[in-house]
Amino acid sequence: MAKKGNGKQKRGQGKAQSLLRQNLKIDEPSRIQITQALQNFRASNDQVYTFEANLSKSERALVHQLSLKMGMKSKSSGKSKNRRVSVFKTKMKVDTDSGLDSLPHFSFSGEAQETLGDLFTHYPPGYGDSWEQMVGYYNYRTDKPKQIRDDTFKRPSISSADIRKKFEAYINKKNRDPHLMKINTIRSKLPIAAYEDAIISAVKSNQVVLVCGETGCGKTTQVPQFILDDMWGKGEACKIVCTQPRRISAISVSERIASERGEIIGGHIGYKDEIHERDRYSDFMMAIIRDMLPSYPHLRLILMSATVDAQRFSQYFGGCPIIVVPGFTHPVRTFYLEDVLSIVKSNKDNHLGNTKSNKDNHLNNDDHEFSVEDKLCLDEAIDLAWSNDDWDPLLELISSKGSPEIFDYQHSLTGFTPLMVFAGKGRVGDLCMLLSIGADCQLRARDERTALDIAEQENQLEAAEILKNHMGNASSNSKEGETLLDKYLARVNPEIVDVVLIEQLIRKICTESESGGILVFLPGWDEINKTRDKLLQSPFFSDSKFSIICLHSMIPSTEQKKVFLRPSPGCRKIVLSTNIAETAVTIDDIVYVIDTGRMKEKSYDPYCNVSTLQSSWVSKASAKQREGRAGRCQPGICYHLYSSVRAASLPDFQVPEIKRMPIEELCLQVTDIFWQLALQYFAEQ
Ligand SMILES: Nc1ncnc2c1ncn2[C@@H]1O[C@H](COP(=O)(O)OP(=O)(O)OP(=O)(O)O)[C@@H](O)[C@H]1O
Repeated sequence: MAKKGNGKQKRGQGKAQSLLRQNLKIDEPSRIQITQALQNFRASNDQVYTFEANLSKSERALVHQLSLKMGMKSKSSGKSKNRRVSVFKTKMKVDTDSGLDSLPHFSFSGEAQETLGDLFTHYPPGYGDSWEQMVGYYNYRTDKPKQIRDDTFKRPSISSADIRKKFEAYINKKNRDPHLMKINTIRSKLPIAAYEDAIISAVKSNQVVLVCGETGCGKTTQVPQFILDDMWGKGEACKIVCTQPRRISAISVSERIASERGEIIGGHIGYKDEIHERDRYSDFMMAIIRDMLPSYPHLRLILMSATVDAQRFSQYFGGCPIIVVPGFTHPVRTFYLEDVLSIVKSNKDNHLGNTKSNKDNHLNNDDHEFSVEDKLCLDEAIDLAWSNDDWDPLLELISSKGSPEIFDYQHSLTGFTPLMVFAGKGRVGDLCMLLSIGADCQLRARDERTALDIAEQENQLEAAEILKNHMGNASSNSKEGETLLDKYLARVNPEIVDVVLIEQLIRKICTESESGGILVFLPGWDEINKTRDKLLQSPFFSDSKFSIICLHSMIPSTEQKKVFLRPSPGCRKIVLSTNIAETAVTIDDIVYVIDTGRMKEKSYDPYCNVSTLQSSWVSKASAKQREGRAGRCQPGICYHLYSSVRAASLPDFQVPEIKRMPIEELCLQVTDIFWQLALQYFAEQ
């Protein structure tokens, strides 16, 4: 219910609403700079921040707009060239004496009411299909106290002889069943396969082990199996409990592991659903487990992540060993907003084939006239560098004949260029030298890999970063892209998801390619609905050739699982998802990923005194995860719907939820858990 306000208040609210809706013509770098200045000010202890007098009228308007969103006040003062805008932190006063009426009330906008109505009609609020599986739910009105007997951490009571029998049966099946034999070949090629012994021996001699595995290395699906095989091989029983941040990943990972072992869910492998996303709980749980470890010497804790601050975590757990595993994804080509605008604008079917590809076996140097001798000489120099680390012949050729034909020469057999060799070997200095004289980083070897793919696969992280930046800069420097971007940003607020552009891009992908699933990352249910409606309104998408699937944590598991089904031949899968499809989820037919760069983030607004769920920019780590979803099972393409300038300004990691939220809320929830345990204790007496 909205609080009744007087006329002045209403006018103020109206003004604020129209300010928030205003579309401001500001270039991307200035928008990013102003946003960052305000975020830094907000995080500081300062009470007032005054911008320089060089801001334009639109930029000052942006300061007002953002300040309002962030719960701060802003005011401009001074005339013409001396006009400056200042921002002030304000704390809302809560008058506790005057009762409930004085508390802030809020009302839903018409649009939000419609969205909620739609959501609750499709998926009525409740606890979904996981409710019955909850352990220890106690309804104090109707139930007798149920016993919260959770044997999760108990060792299974099974004899050594039975375990050996099970293991033998598994090994036999693994060596004979064609499905398992095929899957085992795939498993053995995952980067983590080479680390099996190292992981097992680290777990044997340490209570806590940290596995820092890059995305796609196989940590989620393989490490539990390494441990199980080791224990069963010794005839020992064990129970392995894996936590996942999302219901969908818990279910799909356990199903994948079961399938890799030729089993079905409910035997040796299973899952137990929780209802809420558990980020800050897992942080809290880690604190508790650390204290528990000395009392339970048989307990092992294995922390696995692609993105943690390894040294810090290791330190927290008394210097536990860290095992670093390189990742694997098939090559993923990336485009940013400026490229997407050109792609969508173009009438030609060109973007899926516009990078140089060697599918027709055509090498860059086939267009130049090289003598047989020259070719032999260049091939040998590349071979010597790649296989023997003998760099002199190649460097000499480049410096003596520093022309594009030489530095973009492709080896007759492999198609490797000097740039690829420097990238794959991590010769950062030589790599930069070649880039600075104009070497082409888009060229592809015979196996379709670019210099960047090679650097990534050889784990040359610095070289890969340099190439990525260079490619990002090169594409953003393209004149057409820049002009289109400027025009676009003059009429579209980049923080609002542009469903028109998404529809145009999906249509373009579907016109230019015949198959391949499309996964779109959107911040929330509202944007998922809007995108679905936009697609369905278009005659292009209104036939049975498209299967549009929405993925959101509120959707029941049975619905979520449809995302993994292959569509019938001739039908294209389009998945509209929040970031729940970002980690530990493999949708094996996804080839195209569209990343809006936006996500919903729960945080606490100390100035308004409320917890908020806001749409914000993702971190670089998330953007990389999203990109990786396109290359899980085959090469793919990722379209980021934000500029490459914006991409470079994203924070490396998201701030952990436990740091964003007030600790009081967590304390209350923990107290609630203890209260339930106390109830159980007394019920058992
Ligand atoms: N359901 C599946 N269908 C097909 N392939 C799968 C499936 N699950 C996993 N894979 C394959 O196994 C590889 C490793 O998956 P896994 O989830 O173990 O990696 P990870 O290191 O945990 O990655 P991430 O950190 O990105 O979640 C995937 O890249 C994919 O090739």
